[in-house]
Amino acid sequence: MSDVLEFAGVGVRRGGNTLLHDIDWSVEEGERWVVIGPNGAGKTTLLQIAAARIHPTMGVAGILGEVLGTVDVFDLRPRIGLASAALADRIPAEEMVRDVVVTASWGVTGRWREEYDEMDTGRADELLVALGVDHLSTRRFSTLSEGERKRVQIARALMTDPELMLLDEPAAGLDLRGREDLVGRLQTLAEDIESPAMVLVTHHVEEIPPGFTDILMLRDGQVEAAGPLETTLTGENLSRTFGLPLVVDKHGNRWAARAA
Ligand SMILES: Nc1ncnc2c1ncn2[C@@H]1O[C@H](COP(=O)(O)OP(=O)(O)OP(=O)(O)O)[C@@H](O)[C@H]1O
Repeated sequence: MSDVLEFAGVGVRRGGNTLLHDIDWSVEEGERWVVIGPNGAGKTTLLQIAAARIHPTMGVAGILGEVLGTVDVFDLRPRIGLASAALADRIPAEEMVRDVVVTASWGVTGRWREEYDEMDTGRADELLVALGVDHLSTRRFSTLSEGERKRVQIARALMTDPELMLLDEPAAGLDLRGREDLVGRLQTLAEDIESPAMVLVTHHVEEIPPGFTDILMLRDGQVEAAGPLETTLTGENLSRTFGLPLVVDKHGNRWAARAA
């Protein structure tokens, strides 16, 4: 079994709809995957399985050496860092930025009566520095810009020193400066051999940070193509995935796509 993710024949059905069908996918330690596909392709559903938030209705999902369904998900979840809009929506508006990060060590959103020691608060402060948001640590989360929120969420996802980091559309809603700042920070993380395995969901090849290694292309709940970025992210594969003729270019270490 792969160290990080090993999906075999994974499928999800909800109310008569097939959200994912027959997904085979392996993620090894050190790999950084992009998951790309059009709206409704099943990307978030796939990430929810990888995050041990939902179970597949078919197939076997191996996560960090455990098989989903045979393991206590409350043991598994702290080993996985997740940054997603759904999780951000659960953060109370009044929550202080430092608490948004530190509460990840208990797997909760919204600080209440949990006890945090100096190691926890020290780590949260270090991560806020690393993501360039330490000057905001005593601000309320609701007062941050979208770009600042995304960086705080990434700091939170790293709080438990996870073995797998999942990022669901981290650049959504950012302006060009915010996107480029985030891509640079994710590049730094991706290129650090100490970083966990990473999976990043996006709609846009322009958002792929340098240092990412592989890509999974999803359409209608099925894998169109999967493999190393350099050989898999082709105009042909992207055209099939999005259902329109596209050309893909690489400028330096960044990707771009447009209609053919
Ligand atoms: N509980 C549910 N019951 C029925 N259909 C659902 C359910 N949850 C999601 N879906 C459908 O499953 C499909 C895949 O959803 P998912 O959110 O995984 O796609 P996505 O690729 O992340 O899309 P987007 O890019 O728009 O965020 C969508 O068509 C969605 O409407």
